[in-house]
Amino acid sequence: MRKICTLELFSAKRVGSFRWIREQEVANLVKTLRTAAHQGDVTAGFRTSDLYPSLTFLPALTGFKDKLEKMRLEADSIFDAIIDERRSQRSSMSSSSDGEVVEDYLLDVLLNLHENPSRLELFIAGIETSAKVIEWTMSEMIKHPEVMRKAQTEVREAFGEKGGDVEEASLHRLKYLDNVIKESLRLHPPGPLLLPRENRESVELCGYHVPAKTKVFVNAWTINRDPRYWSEAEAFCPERFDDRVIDYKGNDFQFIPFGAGRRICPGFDFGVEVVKLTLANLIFHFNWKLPGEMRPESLDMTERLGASVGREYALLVIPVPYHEN
Ligand code: HEM
Repeated sequence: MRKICTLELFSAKRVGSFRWIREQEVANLVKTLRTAAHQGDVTAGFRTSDLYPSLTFLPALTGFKDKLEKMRLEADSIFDAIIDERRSQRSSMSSSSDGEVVEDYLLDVLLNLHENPSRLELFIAGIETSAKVIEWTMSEMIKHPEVMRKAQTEVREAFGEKGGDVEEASLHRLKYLDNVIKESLRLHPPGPLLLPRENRESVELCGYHVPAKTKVFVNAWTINRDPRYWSEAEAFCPERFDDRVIDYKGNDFQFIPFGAGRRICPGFDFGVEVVKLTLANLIFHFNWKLPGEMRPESLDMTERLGASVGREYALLVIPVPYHEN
């Protein structure tokens, strides 16, 4: 899977070629929210899990074994239906053309490599983590209205006060939003313990003897909040990245939301792109308010441990359209 991700799915060229699909999906999301907001349908709020249907059953991962098995079968049947549909589209396409291999979707790449594409791991690895990052970043911006205002000003200045589209090709102009996402990933890495490692040989590490073949967990959550490397480590302060050159590639061990080394997340470029495109659109097209008299500072940020770390309580917020259309 890792090799497929690195060589086939997430090369810069491939990620670029699927840009139109990401833009279309995010535009659909904005349209759905706008329609609901106009109809007054969203007073109950916004749940990231509503946008990514798989998330509604993923919390069952923390449940019992039979629950887990039921969930896997359910997920498989959803993915199987999608795969079957694409297979039959492909066969009718190739019978009407000269049998040329089509690669319009990520699924085509997997199908061209394998008759039975390994799917669930990739969807869990990519969708759940990205959705959690979006939810945490929205939560932090709502809890810190001055950060939300600054990020909105940036995106609205960059893409026009009158509305229109936030294009992925121009996302690099949003430096402050980059910092907001980094700060959110620092405090809320969806994979707090990374993937477990095993050392081949015994080593002495920081005064500890680690025998060979020990299962080692790296606590990225604690490292990302270590006061030796971060001043006011518990505070949400995107500005800390203003004059700090630090990326997602695991070169700076005090910031490892995507891990580091040979097992670093192979989808990090793609994940960050999706997160940034979605957030930029959400804050460009809408202002966001909390239900009732709830005040931003009282937004509960309790975490819930699961396959990845999400919010204990779903984020409920109301979108207020900013542009006419
Ligand atoms: C912003 C969202 C994401 C975050 C925060 C994230 C985080 C992580 C982390 C922490 C790891 C473990 C790395 C380590 O142990 O060193 C990982 C592994 C992995 N990620 Fe991501 N990820 C994200 C998005 C994605 C996407 C979009 C995909 C693909 C669609 C993906 C595919 C994978 C795979 C396949 C692995 C396992 C790699 C292996 O077994 O060596 N991730 N991710």
